Amino acid sequence: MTDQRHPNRPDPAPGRADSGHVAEEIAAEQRHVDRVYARLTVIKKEAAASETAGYGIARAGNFAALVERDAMVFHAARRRRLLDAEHDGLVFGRLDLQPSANGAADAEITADEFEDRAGDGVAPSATPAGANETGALATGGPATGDPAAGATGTAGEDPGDGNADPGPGNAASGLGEVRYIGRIGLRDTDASPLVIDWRAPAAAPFYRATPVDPLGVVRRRMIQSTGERVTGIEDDLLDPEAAPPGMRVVGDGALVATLARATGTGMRDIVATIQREQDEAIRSPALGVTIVRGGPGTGKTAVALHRVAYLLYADRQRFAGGGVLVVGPSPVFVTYIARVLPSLGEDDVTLRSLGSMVVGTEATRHDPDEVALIKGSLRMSRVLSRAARDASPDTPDELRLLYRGTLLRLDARALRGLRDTVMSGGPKRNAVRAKAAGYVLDALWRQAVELLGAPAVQQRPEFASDTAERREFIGFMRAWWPRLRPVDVLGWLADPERARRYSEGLLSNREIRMLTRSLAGLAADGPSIQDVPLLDELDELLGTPPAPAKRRGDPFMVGGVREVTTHADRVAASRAAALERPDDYREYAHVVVDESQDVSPMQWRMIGRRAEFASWTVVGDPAQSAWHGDPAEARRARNAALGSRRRSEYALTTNYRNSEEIFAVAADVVRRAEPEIELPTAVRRSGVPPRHVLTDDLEPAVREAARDLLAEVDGTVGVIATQATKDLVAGWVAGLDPDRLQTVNSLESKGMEYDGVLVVEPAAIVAESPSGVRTLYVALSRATQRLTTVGTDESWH
Ligand SMILES: Nc1ncnc2c1ncn2[C@@H]1O[C@H](COP(=O)(O)OP(=O)(O)OP(=O)(O)O)[C@@H](O)[C@H]1O
Repeated sequence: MTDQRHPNRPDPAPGRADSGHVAEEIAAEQRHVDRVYARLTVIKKEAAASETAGYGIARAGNFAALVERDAMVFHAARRRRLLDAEHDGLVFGRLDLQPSANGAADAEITADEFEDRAGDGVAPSATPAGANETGALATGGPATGDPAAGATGTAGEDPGDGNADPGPGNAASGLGEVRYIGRIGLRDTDASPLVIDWRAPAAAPFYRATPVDPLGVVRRRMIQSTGERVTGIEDDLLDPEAAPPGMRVVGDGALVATLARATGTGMRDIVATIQREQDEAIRSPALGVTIVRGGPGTGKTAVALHRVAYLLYADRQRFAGGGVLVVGPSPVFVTYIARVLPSLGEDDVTLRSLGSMVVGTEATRHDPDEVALIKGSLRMSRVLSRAARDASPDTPDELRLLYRGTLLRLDARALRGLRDTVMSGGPKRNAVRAKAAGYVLDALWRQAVELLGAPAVQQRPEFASDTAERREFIGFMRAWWPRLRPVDVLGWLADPERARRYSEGLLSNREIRMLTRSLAGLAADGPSIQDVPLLDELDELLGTPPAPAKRRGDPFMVGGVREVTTHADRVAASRAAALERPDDYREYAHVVVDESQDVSPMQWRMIGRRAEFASWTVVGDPAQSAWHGDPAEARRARNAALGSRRRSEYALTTNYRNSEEIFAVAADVVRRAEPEIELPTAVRRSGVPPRHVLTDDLEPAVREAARDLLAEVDGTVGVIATQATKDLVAGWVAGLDPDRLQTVNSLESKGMEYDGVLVVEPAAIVAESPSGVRTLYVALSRATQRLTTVGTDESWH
């Protein structure tokens, strides 16, 4: 038996149900769930019918009818998408409130909330008119309890045997309102809520109530389902004194039961088991900066993603309109979290790894630690701004042009003077090409007048337009003021002479050498993750040359044949095209930064450029940091990005991922580096201690340990190696259940989770970088169930 402790859990209360009663309770909940699905089917049909009706209006033909039709089709289509989303476990919670808690203030929806949401297919409880337009989607107010639910016994008549819930607000029996909580809100035919959306204010007590502060909740029930079938229930009796006689309490540990389940290849949503401290961070004010800290496995990523879903619900116009950007450390991580938001019904969120923030780059390679430190430092912004102003390598040192038989000539000094004049005031170089050409034409004209006399020379405008079209002049401009791409200028730093010039007074000789050597491979290897913010910086400094207009495909061409379309189809298509954001979009309404402890100063600048008008959610854990540059500089860069926005800070304290045994190993390691560190508490004990294998021959030992882990766990297995040996180790375990096993390097393991983890040569992970101990701490805290280490050296332990 595992030791199961729930952070919000009271001591076992009287009234715990035996197995026969559990089956009755499940059957009662099943009846409510059946009603919900039946209602969902009806609403879906209505949604489809209203979409069809919308199309029908067009036949009336006049303009007002077309506008009405567009609006109707738009809303109906959105509602249908929402209803069609994945509805596994549609209803997952139930609250039994005290009679006095009926109509609690937070169950009411305000007029403003209605205004905000009505257009989004979510109707308020208090406004039946809203339900007409958008169907039966509920955000607040009491859920209609199934009068039959709990009819297995009669409260009061049959204490200890009956479920004490005869329905909502049954004052006669001394019972309070019942609210069902689910993934979406649904309303019954009489507009009373059948299920309340988890993000609605009325659902908040489901996450926030504790025995100390029950918020009017007597019993919180988690309903587990497979598809439409209720498979289990788990209760927390939060206010035993307020519990009516006969109220049943079932199960022991909804959260722990959930945590014990095997992990799939992607992260899953935690909507049914969000804990109070997490809920506070999720519902933190929409504006300003929300900072969430906590140790490994405390749910920081989960909180950040659920917060995105919450924000989209609370103010869809602002956040869906402006867009939400989620930045994670690696593509492996982005793939891992990609499913969470769609499972919450939100699929219009931009997820990016730090290596793919710049259009057209998909960097996955990390630079060696020392180089990463240089490239991440704010000093690079000054190095790059010098480079961005410099002449390109094959700049011509003179311009010769024959005009009416006379040679006009601008020498290197004259050209340098012109360049300095154009660049004074720090314009973006690519943006002032035309201006530079104008200065050259001016200088040539003045020279022509000087040499030939004014009467023999055309007027300035004619001279300029004729000369500008001459092949020699065009060729000269291409060489003297080329359109520069960021990658061209970054490549200049591979030249030691240039690198020295740009870095003077900023980087040491050793740093310059390392930088030069690293960038020598830029053309062949492509940019590293640490090069990406440098490219972004250069993009900003150079200005983007105007791109040729994108040809948009005709959305109505199918297999070369144009479909017959209606006015509404065309309006909908152009609306969708207008909503499509450009690749280099920078005006997000909300930006989430995960694993923020690893974001370098230059990366903060890159993210900040996309968040000028955004509110932020920043999550991280300083103890897991791989960034060990100047802390004052890192703080400065972060503060500059976040600006003066108001900050709200939250700390998460419970580790939901690791078993206690596994986390003890990780904790020991990090405590050696930071004896004073405050660590989270792991909530599960598995009874299985981690295994440490000492060997002389790594390869067979690694293969065998990986095979054992695959046999021991049902879900995923992560093999974590050093950055230098990842490919080698991946070769050792090649062919072992590729659907369940993934090999990553220590940096790629950030944010990841596996059921079984094999850490290969932990001592080498420690030795690989000055922050190696923290990186090993990360690697050792990735497993939910089994941890094995294999190494030739025990010194880390
Ligand atoms: N309230 C919860 N109910 C169920 N599972 C939870 C809850 N909170 C967190 N978890 C689970 O715990 C695991 C860790 O969560 P998450 O990855 O968000 O933690 P983290 O703080 O970002 O971790 P790290 O810093 O180690 O990357 C995930 O599997 C997540 O689903």
